[in-house]
Amino acid sequence: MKANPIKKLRKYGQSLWLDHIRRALITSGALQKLIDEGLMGVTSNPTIFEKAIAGSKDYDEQMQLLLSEGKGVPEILNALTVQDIQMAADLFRPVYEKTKEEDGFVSIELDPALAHRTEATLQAAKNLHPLLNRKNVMIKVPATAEGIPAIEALTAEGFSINVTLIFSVEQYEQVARAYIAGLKKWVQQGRSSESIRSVASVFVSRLDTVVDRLIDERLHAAKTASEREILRSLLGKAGIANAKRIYQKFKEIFHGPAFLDLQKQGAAPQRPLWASTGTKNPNYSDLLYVEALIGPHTVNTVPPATLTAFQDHGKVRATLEENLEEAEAVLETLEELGIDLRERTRRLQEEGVASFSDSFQKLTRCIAAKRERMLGEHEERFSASLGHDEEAVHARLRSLEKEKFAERLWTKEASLWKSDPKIQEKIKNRLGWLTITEAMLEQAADLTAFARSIKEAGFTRVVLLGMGGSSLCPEVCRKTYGVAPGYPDLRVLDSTDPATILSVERSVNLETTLFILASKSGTTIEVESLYRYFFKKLQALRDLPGEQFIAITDPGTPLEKLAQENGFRRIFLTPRDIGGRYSAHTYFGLVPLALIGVDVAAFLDRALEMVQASQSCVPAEENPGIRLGAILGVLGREGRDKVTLIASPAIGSFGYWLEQLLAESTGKEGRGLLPIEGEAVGRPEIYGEDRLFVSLRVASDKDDLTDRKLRTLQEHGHPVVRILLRDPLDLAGEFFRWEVATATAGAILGINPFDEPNVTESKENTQRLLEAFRKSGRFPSREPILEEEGIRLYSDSGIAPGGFLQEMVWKFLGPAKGSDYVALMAYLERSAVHEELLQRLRSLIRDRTRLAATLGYGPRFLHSTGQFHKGGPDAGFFIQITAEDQEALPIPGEDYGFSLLKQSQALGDYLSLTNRGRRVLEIRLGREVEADLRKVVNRMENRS
Ligand SMILES: O=P(O)(O)OC[C@H]1O[C@](O)(CO)[C@@H](O)[C@@H]1O
Ligand SMILES: O=C[C@H](O)[C@H](O)COP(=O)(O)O
Repeated sequence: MKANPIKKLRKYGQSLWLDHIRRALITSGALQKLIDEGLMGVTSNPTIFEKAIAGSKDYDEQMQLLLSEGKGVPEILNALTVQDIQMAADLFRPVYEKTKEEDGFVSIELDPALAHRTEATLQAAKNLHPLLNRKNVMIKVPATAEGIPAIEALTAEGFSINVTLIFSVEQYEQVARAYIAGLKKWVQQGRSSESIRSVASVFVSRLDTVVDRLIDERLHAAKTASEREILRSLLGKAGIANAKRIYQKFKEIFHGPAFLDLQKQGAAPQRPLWASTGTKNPNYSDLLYVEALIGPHTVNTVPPATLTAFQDHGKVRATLEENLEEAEAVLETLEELGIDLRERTRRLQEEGVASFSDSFQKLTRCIAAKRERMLGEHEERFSASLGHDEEAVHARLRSLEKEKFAERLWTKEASLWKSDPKIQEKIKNRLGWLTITEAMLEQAADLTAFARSIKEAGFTRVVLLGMGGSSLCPEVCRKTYGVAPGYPDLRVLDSTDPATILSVERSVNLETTLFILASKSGTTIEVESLYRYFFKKLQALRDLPGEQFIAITDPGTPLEKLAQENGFRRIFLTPRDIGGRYSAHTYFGLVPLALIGVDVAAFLDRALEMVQASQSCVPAEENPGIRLGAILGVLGREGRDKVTLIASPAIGSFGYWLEQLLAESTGKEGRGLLPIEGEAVGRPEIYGEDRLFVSLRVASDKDDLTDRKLRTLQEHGHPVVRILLRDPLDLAGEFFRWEVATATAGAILGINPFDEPNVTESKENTQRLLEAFRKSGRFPSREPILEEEGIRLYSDSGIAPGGFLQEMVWKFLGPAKGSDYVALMAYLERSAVHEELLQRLRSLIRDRTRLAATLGYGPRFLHSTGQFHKGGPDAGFFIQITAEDQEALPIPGEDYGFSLLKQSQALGDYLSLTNRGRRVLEIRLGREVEADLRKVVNRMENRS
């Protein structure tokens, strides 16, 4: 059996506490299970409660009761939090007793608004204590100038205090002295000090966040390689070095004469508690602030993700007093570099108070809003009418509950999807998205500052060069949130189509445009080619063109190297264990979001509500993503595999992102869910039995007509899921809900939702074609099956010859049946006119054949639905629409241009599909693209 690292910690004199609380954690038995595994206590803070209460339904029942008793917001807030603390304290009571009152504590923080008021703090603590009515509870008081006397006074009255928000050795020393002074007063009254306990919460990771930012600034300005090397060696070191210094001070005080008398009388030292020990920089080890701080008489309080990681791969060794000289050297070097730690830690404390205060106010507002909602009429946030599949979905949810799906998802058990250990290893390395949101919140201030600096530097436009998961979330966010006043506008360029590239180029002023190169792999051909094109343009305009580029990529990719070598303005490195389509809450989504002036912290806060609502302690039936995933998976298996998204106007583009997530994640091994996005809602008769409708509506987007249509579909036996968003910011949470849902549906379908095995086929074909072109100067020749007024049709799918263009197309679609689908794949500019014509064609096909029809633009869709086309069920009829480009547009450093690249991509995909025996028809338009497309559509509609 695997050794239990939590229990091992105890042998080294350290207690592990959990920095988290919520009702379901207690009622589900999850907390008890952790106690059985060696957990020794719990800490809470206003942010934790805010997430628990705002982001879950855990408290709804108690709230209803309190409302029926006529309680107001402050009373409700008090009642909910006090009950959580009491329930948790009762679970920890045996630990408290077993450890002779040393451990088994649950901490609760006072209202942060009191942080600078000594008397009010005293009063609040005295009021709260009897309400809590438990011995093993600690009240948290901040180590502010006004908090210190309160700590002394409260200790002098026999209270057990958790001193919070300590950042520096100076603050720590004052806290320790206040505790001792308080204890002395207590003892002088003839009382026994044995039952008083205290911990001093030293915030570790937050110091790194601030110091790393300052180091980054210096790195940017550094002139020499050796300067850079010194600076890099300091990254991620300050927090631990500072904690080690504080620990030495602890020993000096509590093992020295100052405490000796009290100790003789049985008083307990105030243990340092390492707080803020969740890793904030996703590129650092997930156990950085646990494994390096192990030593006697200490506590470490960790958030759930860190606890899970520690249970999984935690290594225990006495580390707290290792390399002390090195730690001192780090702190001294920082000072020498002008990083004033005293000043920084003072500010950190102020910011800490402010941010807890902010959470407290949000919590109050959230309770007020919930109260309003409960008292008034309200629409349900999620509902599903599933007809005769209803019971099957519930049965699946019951079995997911029994199999502990949620718990295993959060502990990243790859066996949920595949049994092959090699695949499991890969899956395990693809689940970082589950826990990234909270860590990114820590980067919000930095992103906001960066965005401000870009705005102030005079940039008027941002052009993002990226494909699929590296570009779709930013595109959705730009369309949903617009651009804040004064911030640069964002365009996403995810095409090799020369007309599209030129239209973007012409719409911006190159001199004031910032380019983002976004690529997880750092090897994507479209991104690289576009970079070369624009870099060359800028080289002609200015010195140091790299100043107009930033990169978002994984550590160690060719793109990181390129960015370093070419002096990019900034490089954002993202964690390796998050695949592109699951990266909305990483830098891939957040950097562009910040640049257009969206409040990143507010966005992540909303996302965190959904993360909270999806935790493992929430039953499957109520777990938003799991519930949706069960519907998708069960109905998909029943043949309702066309997930038809109906998004209200305010969030109309969400489907761009969702399309990739669902199609690329599930479309493999001959199975999958096909998202149908951007399709107008039709009458029930035009749909086959293969549809599941999902309506996503923002509350303010009232639309009676669509509502009526949905109801009619429902009455005709079509399953309909309805999701209501309070406002567009809720989209932040939807990204997460759908990620969990996709992972859940993937498990039900028995596929690995985190790879894209068939995408490479088309990429390889493209490379082969480009190679052949290099050698022979042309592509393999093909004979059209029809040529009509400059429009040519190609197919290898055995369409009987004869007839006009439209007849050939209908003949091609002739064999389609039941749950087949048609994919229109247009390698054209995504202009309004083309879109209108292609949508007409799409509707026509659907209405005539009752088949689901999708529309994608090449090469964009290759990084999205392209996986489903090749890896999903053999049910597709593929219509490629290509055209002769007006311009070739060179790619610097290559002997082919964009036009040729695009043609190779289209032909490469054509060959991948035909090689798999899938049915493909290419309609090649001439140079008059718009006129030719119109001609095709009119012919199909029998208009001419
Ligand atoms: O971020 P990258 O590595 O450039 O990849 C872009 C997209 O291409 C794909 O790998 C498919 O080709 C997607 O999964 C991904 O989102
Ligand atoms: O008591 C501990 C604090 O609430 C907590 O560790 C703060 O951590 P954070 O920096 O992750 O918010």
